[in-house]
Amino acid sequence: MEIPKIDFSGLDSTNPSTEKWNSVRPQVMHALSSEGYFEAVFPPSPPLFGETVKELFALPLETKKRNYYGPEYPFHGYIGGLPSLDGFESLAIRDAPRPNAVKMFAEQLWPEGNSNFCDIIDPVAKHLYELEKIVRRMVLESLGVTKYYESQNESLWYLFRFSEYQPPSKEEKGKIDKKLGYHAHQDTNTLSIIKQIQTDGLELKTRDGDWIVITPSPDSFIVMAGCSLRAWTNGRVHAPYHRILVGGETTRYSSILFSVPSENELLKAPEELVGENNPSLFPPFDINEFTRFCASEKGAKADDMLEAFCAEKNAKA
Ligand SMILES: O=C(O)CCC(=O)C(=O)O
Ligand SMILES: [Fe+2]
Repeated sequence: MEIPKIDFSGLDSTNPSTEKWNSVRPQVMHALSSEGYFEAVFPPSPPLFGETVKELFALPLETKKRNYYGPEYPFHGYIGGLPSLDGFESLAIRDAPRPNAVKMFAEQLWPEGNSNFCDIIDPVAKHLYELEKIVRRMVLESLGVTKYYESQNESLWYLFRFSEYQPPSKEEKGKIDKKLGYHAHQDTNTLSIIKQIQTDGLELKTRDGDWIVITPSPDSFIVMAGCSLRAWTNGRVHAPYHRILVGGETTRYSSILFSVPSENELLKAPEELVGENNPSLFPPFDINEFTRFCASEKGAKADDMLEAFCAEKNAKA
């Protein structure tokens, strides 16, 4: 099974009235409203990016653990050693597209700084940020609510995550074909832009319940909607389930840029997207409260995390 492939080359989020823009926009909206994902071709492919990400994970554990943003934010920095995901490790740069964020991350890991790392990672963070803005602007335009684009730009923040997933060990080889890198989930945030570095492993679930294995390609990224965009659009976009399964012998690396709603305001659909013919599907909610629900046992068991969360919220109200 194939996923839609959309060519973004040459597009610019600040120049949205070109012929190409107008032809790409309906493809984006169609893909996000039907299955919630697509492959975006958006060159140039970042040189040395993969090697640089791999080198991060070769650092000593104590060094990686310095990627920490405080006790309130355990999932913003280093993650590793999870009992149920023993082959998974991850590091993240908060606010990566903003000036100096990559530099500050580099200083967490290398006290003397690492300009080489910054020179490679910084342009990729900005490139993905640009793609996120193009996609989001197209969604808002398609729904007739472009007027919220600038204020959304101001309130969203970004997390740039790098992950490593081990293949099955020698002992596991006889028993399992593929090792679970990350269990099936929906993203809680707005949009996620994934770069699989050489090795596959990402699987996306269709609305019909089939899993599609996504093959990496140097010039392209996978764009996927999360539950926050689903809620903000009052259900016009779908937030797909996805998981990571790693077979073979090769360790898998990926990077993901997440756009995330501000924790300082309640998430709710704009009034234009709610009305007599479009009843409100989700009550206004706090993104941190939702994320905590998703991480809880109840949330993990839910067939649909956003619906389960909202049902619980409505029941309490
Ligand atoms: O590593 C990937 O390709 C995606 C991982 C993922 O789904 C996530 O971190 O939310
Ligand atoms: Fe995810």
